[in-house]
Amino acid sequence: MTAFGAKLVETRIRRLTKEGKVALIPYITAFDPEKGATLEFLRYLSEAEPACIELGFPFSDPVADGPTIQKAIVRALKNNPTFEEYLEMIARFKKEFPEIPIVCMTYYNILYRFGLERAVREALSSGLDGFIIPDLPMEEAGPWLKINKGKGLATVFLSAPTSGEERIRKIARLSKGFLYYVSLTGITGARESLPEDLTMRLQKIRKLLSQPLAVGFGISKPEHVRKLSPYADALIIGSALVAIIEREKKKAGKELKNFFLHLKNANS
Ligand SMILES: O=P(O)(O)OC[C@@H](O)[C@@H](O)c1c[nH]c2ccccc12
Repeated sequence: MTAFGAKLVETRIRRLTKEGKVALIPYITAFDPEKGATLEFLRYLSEAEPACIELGFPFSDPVADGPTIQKAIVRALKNNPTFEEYLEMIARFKKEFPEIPIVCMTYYNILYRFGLERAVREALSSGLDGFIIPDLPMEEAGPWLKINKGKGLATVFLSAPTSGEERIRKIARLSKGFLYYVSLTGITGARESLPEDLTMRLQKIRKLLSQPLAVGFGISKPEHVRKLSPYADALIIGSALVAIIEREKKKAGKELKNFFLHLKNANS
């Protein structure tokens, strides 16, 4: 059987880094601005060789999201998307791009209502590679991890500048695929500059991990990519891409790809 899930995510990130490429993870919100647009956006992004794709399923109370993604969620929710439709789209995407890992970012409530076991079962049959659940702290993740045990899906946990070393070690034991390090205290959104001490923090954290270290929040410019890529295995870009969808609407595909490549080529 070909690799999938946490394994696929990890090996692809490692391979890109080894080839001297910047491993970037694009984030977009599914069904924004309309249901039919997302699959095409995913195709364009896939042409730019992403390390993995993070596809958000919209939730009405996105506590970790800043204005750009909040607006995307509002646009997406107007289309009344269901999680079934989301997984159907994943299945279509994976038929075309089995080598590109795709993880779902959504809030716990969505999965809880859908049914945790059912979510894992149907995720596996759709070809989805894993989940990022930002409002599920590791202390409360017991039931979720139990259902996921031995299934192979990526279970990505977040760690923040406020997490101490002991906590990071614990998160590192549970996080599969990569560990998501949040660059700053705050919400998602493109930033002019990133915290001064970020590279130093990344150096310390990386030593504690065996899985790849991915960094997100605020990354939106080639200079950010240049500065951070020596210190992380992957960089996550959300709001800067979502802003393109806000501007270009359903025609955003080409522009998404070009901007992604512009960031990816920051090092060369
Ligand atoms: O938008 P930014 O600042 O580029 O950050 C990535 C982020 O969008 C993506 O990973 C994400 C979107 N919504 C989230 C909620 C919590 C954690 C992470 C996310």
